[in-house]
Amino acid sequence: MLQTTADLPLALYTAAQIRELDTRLIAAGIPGFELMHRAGSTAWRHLQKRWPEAAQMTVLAGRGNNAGDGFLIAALAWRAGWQVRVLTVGEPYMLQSDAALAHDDAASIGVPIEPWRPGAPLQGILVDALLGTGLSGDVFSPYAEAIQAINDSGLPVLAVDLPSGLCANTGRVLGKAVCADLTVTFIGLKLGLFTGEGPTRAGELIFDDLQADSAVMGQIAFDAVRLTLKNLPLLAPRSRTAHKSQFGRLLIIGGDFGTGGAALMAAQAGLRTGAGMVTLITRPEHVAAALMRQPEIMCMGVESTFELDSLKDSASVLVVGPGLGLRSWGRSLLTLANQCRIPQVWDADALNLLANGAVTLPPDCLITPHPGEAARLLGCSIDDVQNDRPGAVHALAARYSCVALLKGAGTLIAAPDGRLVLCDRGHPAMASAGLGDVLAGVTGALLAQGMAVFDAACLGAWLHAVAGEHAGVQGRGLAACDLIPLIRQILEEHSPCLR
Ligand SMILES: NC(=O)C1=CN([C@@H]2O[C@H](COP(=O)(O)OP(=O)(O)OC[C@H]3O[C@@H](n4cnc5c(N)ncnc54)[C@H](O)[C@@H]3O)[C@@H](O)[C@H]2O)[C@@H](O)CC1
Ligand SMILES: Nc1ncnc2c1ncn2[C@@H]1O[C@H](COP(=O)(O)OP(=O)(O)O)[C@@H](O)[C@H]1O
Ligand SMILES: [K+]
Repeated sequence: MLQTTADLPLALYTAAQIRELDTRLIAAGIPGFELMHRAGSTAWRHLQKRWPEAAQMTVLAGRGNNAGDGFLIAALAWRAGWQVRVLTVGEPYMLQSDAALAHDDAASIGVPIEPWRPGAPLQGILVDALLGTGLSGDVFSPYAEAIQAINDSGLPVLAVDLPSGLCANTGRVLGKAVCADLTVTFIGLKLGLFTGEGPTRAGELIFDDLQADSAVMGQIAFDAVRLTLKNLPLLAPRSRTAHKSQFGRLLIIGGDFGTGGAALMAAQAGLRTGAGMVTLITRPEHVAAALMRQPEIMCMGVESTFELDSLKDSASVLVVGPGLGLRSWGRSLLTLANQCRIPQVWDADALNLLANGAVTLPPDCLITPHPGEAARLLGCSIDDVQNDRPGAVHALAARYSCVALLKGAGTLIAAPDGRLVLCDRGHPAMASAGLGDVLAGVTGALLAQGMAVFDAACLGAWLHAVAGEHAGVQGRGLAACDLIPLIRQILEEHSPCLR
């Protein structure tokens, strides 16, 4: 079952911001050791809740404050009568300040503490207290081997603050990272738990602010914001005298030979998300099928851009790219789009042509690349994009002076002014062809109804992902069109047409 994250806070921090928060909280009067006790107690409480039958635990402790949390969890479990063992990775004499105090607390009540050795037996619930926000660079030996041993054990794993080896900023696996069943994270949410490999490595995510003072929290900038019902941009209700020309003329351009469905799905999604009028410009071969499927869409088959000049002038928003192809037909249509000075969504092959340098992007655009398209646009590899999705989406927004929406689990939306929003909704059943075309049509329709580009990207991503969760309940085999009626229903639920 997918976890719901509705109750989690909105702000997402980097490791450096969390360290700054720790420092300020301590300066404001909460001793670091007290914070560590709160962290240990909350992790222990959630561990018992998740595994109520368990009575045995092995703590793998590193040598920073993350290990300190681990020693305190071990002490709590020992006092509760559990069979407990702490295995230290790195030398315990290197422990400092609060972590050293925590070690001494556990040792003083008799908790067995011994060095981890390759092949050391692991038993019961594993508590991963190796590395937290202090990790820098790829995990080195013997931590890498200890992480591998945790992952190979097949035992249940609770990660303290972060799965060890996961980059708190990007969700990148730094060489090796723990695969946890439950992560209890403290003080502030780390962006890396929600993007890249974060959602896979963290398992169920629990957050505890350790009663941090909200005034102190307010002093620290955060890196990104999670999109939830609390901050979701919405459409205004319509007046009773509404008429279609108030809700935009959405023009969809795409559908070369063999990919006519992509443009049609974008057009259908645009219609069902409330655009006043939708026109589809596609290959003549696709017109009959489009009209059969959705007669409300004005469908024009064109061989060349020659006859389109007047049409482009009457459109208020343009979506270009779904199924556009890379041939001369698509290139000439994209050149036409490039000359329009209206808000535009560029997707799919429009982005591949943009990456080729065949065209430039007009102002006021939203681009919606998946990681492959993003890599082409940035001239890097897909791994580079996925290893630092926040960096990639910021780079796209800056390089193309546009709003950039980077698709894939943990969709990110960035603006050239540095804003960064994360949509953590969605479902793995959405990993199927055509879903992106639907998203392009949805965002186009929101723009057509007057939303600002950044807001349309946020609401579009959210509606699409939540619809994906609903459809995903039925499992694999999700067809992109399944999402369209759900998107309409979810939009109405949160943004009713009539007040
Ligand atoms: N007062 C505080 O600062 C609090 C900290 N807390 C815990 O403390 C953690 C942060 O503690 P620290 O800043 O001590 O950092 P960590 O405990 O994450 O780790 C730092 C240690 O890891 C080692 N290390 C760094 N990069 C490595 C690599 N690539 N491979 C192997 N070892 C590496 C370093 O030698 C350093 O000793 C948080 O994640 C959280 O669990 C909580 O107890 C709450 C309060
Ligand atoms: N595992 C997942 N979790 C959440 N969303 C996903 C997941 N896989 C795919 N998606 C979403 O599905 C859509 C797929 O779009 P895209 O890759 O462009 O497909 P296509 O090009 O075939 O239309 C994107 O919005 C993406 O964010
Ligand atoms: K950890």
